[in-house]
Amino acid sequence: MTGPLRLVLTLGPRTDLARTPVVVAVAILEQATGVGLAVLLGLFSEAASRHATSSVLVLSLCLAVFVMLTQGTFIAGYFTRLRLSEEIQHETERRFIDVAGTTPTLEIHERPGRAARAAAVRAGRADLREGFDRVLWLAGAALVWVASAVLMAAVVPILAVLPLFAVPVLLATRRADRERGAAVERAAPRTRLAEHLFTLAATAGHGRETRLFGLAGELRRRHREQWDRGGRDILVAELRSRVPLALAWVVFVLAYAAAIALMVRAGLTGDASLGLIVAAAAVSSQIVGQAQALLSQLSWVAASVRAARVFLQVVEEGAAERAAVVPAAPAAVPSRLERGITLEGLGFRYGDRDRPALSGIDLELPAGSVVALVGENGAGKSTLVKLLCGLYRPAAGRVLVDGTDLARFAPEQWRARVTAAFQDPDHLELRLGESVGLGSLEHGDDPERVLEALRTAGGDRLLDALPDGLHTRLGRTSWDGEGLSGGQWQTVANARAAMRREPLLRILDEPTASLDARAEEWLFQRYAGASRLPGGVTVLVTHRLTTARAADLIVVLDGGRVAETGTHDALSRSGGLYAELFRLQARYFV
Ligand SMILES: Nc1ncnc2c1ncn2[C@@H]1O[C@H](COP(=O)(O)OP(=O)(O)OP(=O)(O)O)[C@@H](O)[C@H]1O
Repeated sequence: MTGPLRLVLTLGPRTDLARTPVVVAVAILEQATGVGLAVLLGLFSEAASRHATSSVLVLSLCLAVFVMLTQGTFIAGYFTRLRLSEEIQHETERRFIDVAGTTPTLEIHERPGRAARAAAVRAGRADLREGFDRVLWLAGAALVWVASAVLMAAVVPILAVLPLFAVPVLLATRRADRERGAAVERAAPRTRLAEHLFTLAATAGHGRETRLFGLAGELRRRHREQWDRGGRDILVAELRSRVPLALAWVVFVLAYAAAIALMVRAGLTGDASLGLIVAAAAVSSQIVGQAQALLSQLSWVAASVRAARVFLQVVEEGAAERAAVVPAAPAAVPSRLERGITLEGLGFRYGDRDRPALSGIDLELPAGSVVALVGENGAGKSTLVKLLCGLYRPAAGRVLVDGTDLARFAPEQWRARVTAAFQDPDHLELRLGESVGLGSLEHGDDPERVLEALRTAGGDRLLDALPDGLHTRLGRTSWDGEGLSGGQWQTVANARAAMRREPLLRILDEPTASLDARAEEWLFQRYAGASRLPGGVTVLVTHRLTTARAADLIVVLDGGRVAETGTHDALSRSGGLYAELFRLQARYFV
């Protein structure tokens, strides 16, 4: 059995062994209703034609029990099925978090093929959740299919082949499904763009600009255009595959008509009993419905197996990345830096880009120093920061931590000694204390430590302004918490970064971009500038060159290369890019 099918089949028992048998019974009994009733109807006709009153009474009782069993199981099992599929969804989501949330690098989110597959898993969770149920219903439909064939063959043996006439219909439908799937995939860039346009036009986060610039009409027009173009391709594929499908149906209908004629003849010639003919005629009338059930279950199962295949691929890619990135015998991460971090010929290129984002980076970041990374938009500052965090694998060169290649550390162990406040920080919609405390899982429950981190990041005013202090719920997207301003969210993220007290590397990527002047001044005096890490390096990414001025070393990046390095005074004197950018900004302050 192939991996994806095995995954789908084992989802039920592995998730909840107790509920699985109930769900299996429901799927089989529900499908057997039609054939069971046809058999009972045949037996009834037989007994009635013989005027056997007691048989009719017994059959009536059987009928009542059968209906109670099938319908009752279905009704009673409905919530069990629902619960099992919810549990399967939770289980697969947990497994996906284990993969997507723990791969050593960010490639799963950023390398084009892998990112598309991870997105497909997120989008295909319903297919995975329903997979187990769908396989059971397919098995039930196939059983009914075989039972019908046996029943009809008992009247006229050749009628056993009637269900086979539905096979071309099956094949034509599968082909149509495949062609449609391919068309949907071809149209994916357009439908993704349409989805993005829809999100822009219809969600809260974008409401401001949509209204301010009067964009709704324009977004609707573009949304329509993208859907129409993508939809046309899908429609053409559908129409093309409908011709063989229609032919297959014509063949089936002709065979069905011939079967009915054969049954009538068997009745007239006395080759089969009345009960058998009634039962066979009753199931033959269900053949079309059974064929449709089989077809639709087959295509649903195919969708679930496809989703399982992508899921397993994502899991395998995660494992392969882990095997490639995590050393078998990792080097010990030092407890403090003596020399610092050295970059040697470091280069990096994003998967879908022609030009490298960074190349030939040689730098010394001394222990105990604050290093400011400056440069124009797209110069490569954030990329360099992510390489330092070990979130990307260098395409060339290496990062040395006190002389040891960063690649020789276990990524988790290195990152446990790194802290960062990123540009566009995550809005963790939790209670304030939790949102800050997650910066250090070991100390997250210690309110003193959380309060100190908040103080370090200049969060006193924020704390005073919130109704329940550390217990205040933050955010309005996931729950009815306090809405925070951009600067307040940034303060929470800065405090989260301050939870780790003695990191070897502290990244502050535009930590003051949304802060007011007082908060910015506080942050630099108290956090980044004055409190230099004795056994670590602070890397400060900033566009505000007045902020960079106090750094021990300023690194100017330009087009993915180091353009200049030095102190503020030395760089100002040299008259290079830094001096020019500083002059441009200083104009507004004098
Ligand atoms: N996820 C990505 N996929 C592809 N290219 C990217 C990605 N992120 C950044 N780039 C490209 O890499 C280059 C460096 O980007 P980076 O974000 O490192 O610049 P930056 O100096 O931090 O810019 P900014 O000051 O605007 O934040 C840019 O050309 C950018 O377009």
